Amino acid sequence: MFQTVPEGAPVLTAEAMRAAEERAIAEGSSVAELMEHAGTGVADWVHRLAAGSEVLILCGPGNNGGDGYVAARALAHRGVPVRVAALGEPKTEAAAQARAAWGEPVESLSGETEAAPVLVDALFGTGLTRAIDATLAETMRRLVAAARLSFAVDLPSGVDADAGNTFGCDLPGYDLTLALGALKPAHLLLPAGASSRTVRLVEIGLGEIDGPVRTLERPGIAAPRRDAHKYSRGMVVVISGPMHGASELAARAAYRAGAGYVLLLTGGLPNPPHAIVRQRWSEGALDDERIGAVVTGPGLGRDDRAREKLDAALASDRALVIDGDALHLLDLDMLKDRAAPVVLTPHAGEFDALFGAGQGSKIDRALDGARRANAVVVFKGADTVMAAPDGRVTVAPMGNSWLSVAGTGDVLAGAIAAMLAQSSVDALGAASAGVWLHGTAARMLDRCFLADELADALALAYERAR
Ligand SMILES: NC(=O)C1=CN([C@@H]2O[C@H](COP(=O)(O)OP(=O)(O)OC[C@H]3O[C@@H](n4cnc5c(N)ncnc54)[C@H](OP(=O)(O)O)[C@@H]3O)[C@@H](O)[C@H]2O)[C@@H](O)CC1
Ligand SMILES: Nc1ncnc2c1ncn2[C@@H]1O[C@H](COP(=O)(O)OP(=O)(O)O)[C@@H](O)[C@H]1O
Ligand SMILES: [K+]
Repeated sequence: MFQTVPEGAPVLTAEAMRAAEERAIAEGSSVAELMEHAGTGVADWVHRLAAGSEVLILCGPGNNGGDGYVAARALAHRGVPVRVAALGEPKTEAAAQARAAWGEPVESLSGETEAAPVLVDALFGTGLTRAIDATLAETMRRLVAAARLSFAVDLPSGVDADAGNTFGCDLPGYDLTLALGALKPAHLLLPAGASSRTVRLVEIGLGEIDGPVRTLERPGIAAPRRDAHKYSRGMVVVISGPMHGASELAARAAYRAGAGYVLLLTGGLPNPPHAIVRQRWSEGALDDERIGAVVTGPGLGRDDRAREKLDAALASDRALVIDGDALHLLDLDMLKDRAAPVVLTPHAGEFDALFGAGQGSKIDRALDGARRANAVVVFKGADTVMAAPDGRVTVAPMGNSWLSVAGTGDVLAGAIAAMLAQSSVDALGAASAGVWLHGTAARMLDRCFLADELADALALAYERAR
């Protein structure tokens, strides 16, 4: 199970959407005109996919409902059989106009509303600020489940557009969510994001949309240059600890993500693959000028020896990926004056331990963490969010759920280090490329796998990254 969303697309909060709407209006557009674009854009998708089946459109009281009335009119105009069921009268002028222009009967949405093979949910969008009524939620679930094909207009109804919460309500899963004008955080963040398996953008006439938060995109990494050698490909050092397997995974992943030389500082026995160069940890082990990036944390332990290794890594002037155990030993002040890039890769538990529980969406929290740490933060999970101290954020589409197995985080740390060591991109770019390779490798496997297999599959993902 994974998610498909537009790549490299801006992600806007409800407030930023309203600002974009106001700009468009100041430039001569109107809410009615934007709604016309939105509704006809929705109708285009429904018409294309509904193949003549009856369509039931659920319309709410706000402008999301207005979009629904416009879609109903556009579909009927094309000869598609349409029914509309509404939750009361429109409360906005634009929605009232859209309903009047529909001009056909409107059923009252209730527990008795008859299902149809195609369902369009235009109940609530970015304007929802509180939980929807439990009976209404039950009706929605019933109608979506009974439909062969279901669409959410702008957002699945019942979500907080910015935080991705569902106010405690269980949402149905939609076949297609049609984001109007721009993606919103709730399309991507759990739990709301889980109900939008595929998200497509519908242009509504807002003009150029920009912003610091974007979805992950193909990194565009190429095969080695003709004159490449092992050091120009990037040298990665992985610092091991008592749990050797974790650092072995990171080292293997670094090679499969394109590093030219991988050195594992380990006291473990020599293991295949023999390409991984093994040395014991020593003071000065990180002095080699050719080192492009250092990974520390996977299997490091949390004892004095682990602390000594972390201190040495922090004192070096090399780019760092800090994961796992090292995140528990890290003091954020240690990162304040560091010039070389740092990428922290916490899962939710490690994030809370490092930054505290905190307020706001996962995007807000990742950004706050990045600023406090003066480092790129990769806040992992099914909904991975990457943030840089300068305010840029990359949000990955919901990952393949087979990733929920031990060792996949170690693989990610190695992949990010390989990207950092190649040094053609900044730390956020390296983190994003690593997450892209990792997510793509999992999608390509799309079955139960071992983290070792995921590390090897990074090489297949690399092929697709050009
Ligand atoms: N931005 C743009 O450029 C464009 C945006 N467009 C569209 O507008 C949508 C946003 O529209 P919106 O602001 O009117 O809010 P919307 O999501 O319809 O819901 C608010 C309504 O629901 C009500 N309500 C709230 N909670 C409730 C509850 N729990 N249970 C019951 N009722 C509840 C609330 O009532 P109140 O809170 O006042 O009681 C209010 O009446 C956006 O998603 C997109 O589809 C396009 O048309 C054109 C361009
Ligand atoms: N349910 C899930 N769906 C998608 N990706 C997931 C899921 N659970 C975990 N992941 C991803 O798998 C990796 C797990 O990393 P982590 O928790 O550090 O595991 P470990 O420490 O065992 O290596 C992260 O990249 C995370 O984003
Ligand atoms: K909706």
